[in-house]
Amino acid sequence: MSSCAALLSLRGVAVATRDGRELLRVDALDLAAGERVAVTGASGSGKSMLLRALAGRVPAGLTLSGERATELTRIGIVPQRGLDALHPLIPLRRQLGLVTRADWAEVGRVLDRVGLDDDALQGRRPAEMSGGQRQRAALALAVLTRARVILADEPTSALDHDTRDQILDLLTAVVEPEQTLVVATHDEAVADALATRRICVSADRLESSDA
Ligand SMILES: Nc1ncnc2c1ncn2[C@@H]1O[C@H](COP(=O)(O)OP(=O)(O)OP(=O)(O)O)[C@@H](O)[C@H]1O
Repeated sequence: MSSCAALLSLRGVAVATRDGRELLRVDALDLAAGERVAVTGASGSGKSMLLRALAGRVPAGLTLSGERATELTRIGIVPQRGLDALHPLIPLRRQLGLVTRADWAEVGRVLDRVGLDDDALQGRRPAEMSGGQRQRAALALAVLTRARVILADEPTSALDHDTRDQILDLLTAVVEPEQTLVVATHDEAVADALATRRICVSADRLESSDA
């Protein structure tokens, strides 16, 4: 793929500790519009680091070097724990409106689409929601940002199989065809269900293939 068609490109990117230990190296990676990318690999291989490198932000104490090229100003992030994307104490519908500046009706529509269609639930604080409900809320937030790239880090890892399948269905239904979705997962069923392209992280390196 040529980099001029890419929404986001990484070239010679490394995530490392401050004392120089490399946790991830990406020689070249391009994301195009509408791709559905599954990032797989063993625990600790660097899947989350790859998502962080794509987002352009690494945790305190780590460094990100190399070239990250994109014109995007917003990237949607669905974290492993939904609560990491949300304020625990601000009622959900109000919070999503405040954060994304979407109007009340639009927030309501997206919450309906992710299955949080109950008025009482929409008025509840995320701290008082279940793990699956928080995941749905985090997905609604990512959708409402209208970001052209959505990064989801193990969005189904804490969920039982039924809820996992529901979140997967939601991801496929809610993400627009031209939006790019990158999902880190160690669950082959999730990768099979979603991906048009796979990236396997192994010993901090990437191997790519079409799904
Ligand atoms: N803040 C940090 N400081 C130092 N090393 C870290 C830090 N965060 C993660 N690591 C290390 O970086 C490597 C990659 O971690 P990463 O979280 O990307 O793995 P992962 O593939 O997402 O794992 P999992 O499937 O268990 O979530 C691991 O060896 C991990 O121990």
